[in-house]
Amino acid sequence: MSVTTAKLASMKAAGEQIVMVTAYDFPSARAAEKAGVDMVLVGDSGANVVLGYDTTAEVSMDEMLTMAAAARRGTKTAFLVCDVPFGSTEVSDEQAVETAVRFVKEAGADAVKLEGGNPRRLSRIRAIVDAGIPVVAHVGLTPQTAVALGGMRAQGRTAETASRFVREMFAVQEAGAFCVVVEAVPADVVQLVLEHMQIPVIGIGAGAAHGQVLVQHDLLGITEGPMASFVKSYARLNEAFAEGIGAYADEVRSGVFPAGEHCYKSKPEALEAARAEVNQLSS
Ligand SMILES: Nc1nc(=O)c2c([nH]1)NC[C@@H]1CN(c3ccc(C(=O)N[C@@H](CCC(=O)O)C(=O)O)cc3)CN21
Ligand SMILES: CC(C)C(=O)C(=O)O
Ligand SMILES: [Mg+2]
Repeated sequence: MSVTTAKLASMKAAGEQIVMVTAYDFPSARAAEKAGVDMVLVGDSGANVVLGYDTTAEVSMDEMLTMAAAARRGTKTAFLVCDVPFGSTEVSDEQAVETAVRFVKEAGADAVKLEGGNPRRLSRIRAIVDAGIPVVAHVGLTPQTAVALGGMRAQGRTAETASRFVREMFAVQEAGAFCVVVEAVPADVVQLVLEHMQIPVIGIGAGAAHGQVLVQHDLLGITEGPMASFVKSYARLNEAFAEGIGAYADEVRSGVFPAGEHCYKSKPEALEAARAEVNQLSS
């Protein structure tokens, strides 16, 4: 049975935690599906962890659509949410609807996720919801516009940003988002609004909420370098990758690989014909 917005709402009502993880290609989506997560997010964090860009703002529409379509092929039952890339919804409500429609038609998305909760962003949420596409809102730290927030910094630690966070939480719900992701906000500030939310709140660096999301490559230990303090790693795949490739390199260099079982066998007449050809050409 596929996960639906109704199922997610009923999980919230029943107090069951909603589990979300990112995926960016076929194998990472398959892994998420096999693990039985409820929601898969094709995050624009793929810009960083898969494509190697410095910021999420750099990823293109085509790159996001390619990652999203691959993730869809890898997950049939989880609810698939796609981040819309920076620049693809900023111009107008019409542009935002066109972008959301492309994720549904070309990638098979179940919903799109939009960063921000200022009045202009609320208009975009309303327009997409009016077009019949479910929207996940994203408030708190919004990496696409982190420059305007003063960098990759937690939000809601000052009176001004805490008030803005609360206003935006109520506003995105009112605008029609069926779910909201909260990133990098102090847990006690999040707790204050949690009981007033009719829609599921998914946290990342936001303490306990109705569910959690993490970047798959962070939790599996694939991401290199410093990570946000809210990340917990459950595996060290980076080491496993390097060990596996290192063992292969050692065996190639020592002649252990390829062994007999990795080689094709010829028929006697094929070997004979090849030998005759070699004799003729080398004489
Ligand atoms: N791999 C990956 N995982 C993520 O979770 C992630 C990305 N990429 N890319 C986009 C954003 C960036 N993320 C971040 C980064 C830093 C903080 C953070 O806690 N910053 C410090 C300040 C650090 C500074 O000033 O340099 C803070 O205390 O606010 C939070 C979220 C989360 N997102
Ligand atoms: C961290 C989550 C919420 C996200 O937006 C992403 O992975 O791009
Ligand atoms: Mg994102």
